Amino acid sequence: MTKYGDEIPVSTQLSIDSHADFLPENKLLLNAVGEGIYGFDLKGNAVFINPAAERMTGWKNEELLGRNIHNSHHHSHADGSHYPQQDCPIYNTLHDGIARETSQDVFWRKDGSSFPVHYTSTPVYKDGELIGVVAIFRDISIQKQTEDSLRQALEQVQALSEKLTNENHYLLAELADRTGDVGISGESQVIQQMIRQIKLVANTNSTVLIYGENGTGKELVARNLHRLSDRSNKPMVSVNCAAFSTSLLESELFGHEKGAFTGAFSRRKGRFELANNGTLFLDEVAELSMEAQSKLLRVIQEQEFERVGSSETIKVNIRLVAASHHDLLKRVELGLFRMDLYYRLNVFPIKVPALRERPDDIPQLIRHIVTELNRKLGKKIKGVSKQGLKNLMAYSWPGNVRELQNLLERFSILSHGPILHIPKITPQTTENPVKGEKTLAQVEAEHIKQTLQRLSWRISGPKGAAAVLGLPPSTLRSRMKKLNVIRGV
Ligand SMILES: Nc1ncnc2c1ncn2[C@@H]1O[C@H](COP(=O)(O)OP(=O)(O)OP(=O)(O)O)[C@@H](O)[C@H]1O
Repeated sequence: MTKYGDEIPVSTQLSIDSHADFLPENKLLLNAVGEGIYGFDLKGNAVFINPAAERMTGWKNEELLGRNIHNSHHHSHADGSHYPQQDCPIYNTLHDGIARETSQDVFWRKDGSSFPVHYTSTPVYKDGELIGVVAIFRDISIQKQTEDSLRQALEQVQALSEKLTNENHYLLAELADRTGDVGISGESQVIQQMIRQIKLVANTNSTVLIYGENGTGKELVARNLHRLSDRSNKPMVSVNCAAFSTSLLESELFGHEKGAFTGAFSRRKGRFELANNGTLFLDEVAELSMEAQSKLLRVIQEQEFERVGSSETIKVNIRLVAASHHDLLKRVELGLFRMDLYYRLNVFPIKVPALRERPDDIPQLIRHIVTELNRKLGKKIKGVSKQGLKNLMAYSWPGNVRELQNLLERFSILSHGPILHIPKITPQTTENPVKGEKTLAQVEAEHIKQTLQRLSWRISGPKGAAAVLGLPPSTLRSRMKKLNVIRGV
């Protein structure tokens, strides 16, 4: 839109022969159409008004003919502010002979009410000389109402979906609490030492950094830290830092104001605000860009931030728990992670041991996982055969507890009896429980892995595997997690 409305092609200019009364030949036709039509002379005075225009505006022909229509019922904008005639598209067509079109104005009825209009102002030429303008308009109240309700519905859906995502996570954790899923299985010294650390630090406000390989139970530890803290009746809000681009992550963490960027239809709270008085869990924290790291540092230091597109400072009270499967200190040495942020996060580090460091925990983990699986699959599996257990304990579990869960799930689905007979495991056999047959999940996992290997394990960006596979990076990451696709295995 230009200041005066969108200009439209010159070919739409009208050229007529009669002069003084410049539309008489078409009068019958113009009187019959549903659109309102005004004819203006060069002074901007009405010389023609059709019945549809009368019906829409309430102004009678005789009340407007020979008078300046802009002053009569186009004098103000929708918000009531004065609408200078020089800004009006019709006035400008009268002066430069260029056709225009707009849907941004309202016309005022005789009774003082207004309605949104779409109108074109078309110059009228006679013998190549501009003699007036024809304005054709229609009431677009219904169209605008539909647009408004669609926009409102979309905003509501977005707000609800955001709320549901948070509630869902919270409820799942609650449910997990009730079903005992947050219980950390393991009697090994390393796990018992870790549980002691959790209990010690849970009820403080100290920031905790959880580190360990993928699938070891870092999120489980975070949930327990929250559950055992005096913030447990407030939300624990999780953010997977690897799932968002830098710009999206910023609005995800800090929220945004309506119109802060394209697609920001409404004001939205960020995760920091949603986690107020509760716990914010930053998973995969090593994936934060340097820019995001600086912003995070400020929030940790000052517990305050601004929404994207706002200058208002928001204060929050949050307990921060971060997790990473990377060695963060190594990333600091490589210049990929800010040292000051590292020290801010590493206030109380908790290491979650890899499963191969604690094979003695495998029997207890199997009992725990089989109970969960029986509930999930409606089965009555009692356990694993003696030889099966030996085989499980002899394996190195690069995908840790998650890999054990996945393997037990596959064998439970395939098993017809109450005891799972699990053969000797190699990285291949974990994925291949039925000889010669590949499940859909296996084929998917292989394809994802091959693509990642080909692209040097780059996930996001135009040259990343997500783009090649046609998936959002967050979806690819969750598929990798689910299918236990791990680098270097
Ligand atoms: N000690 C444990 N006892 C019972 N279940 C466990 C234990 N450790 C992990 N799990 C289960 O293993 C699965 C993976 O754990 P979780 O998602 O917490 O791992 P993670 O380290 O956060 O993984 P990633 O780094 O890939 O995000 C979960 O279903 C979790 O409940």
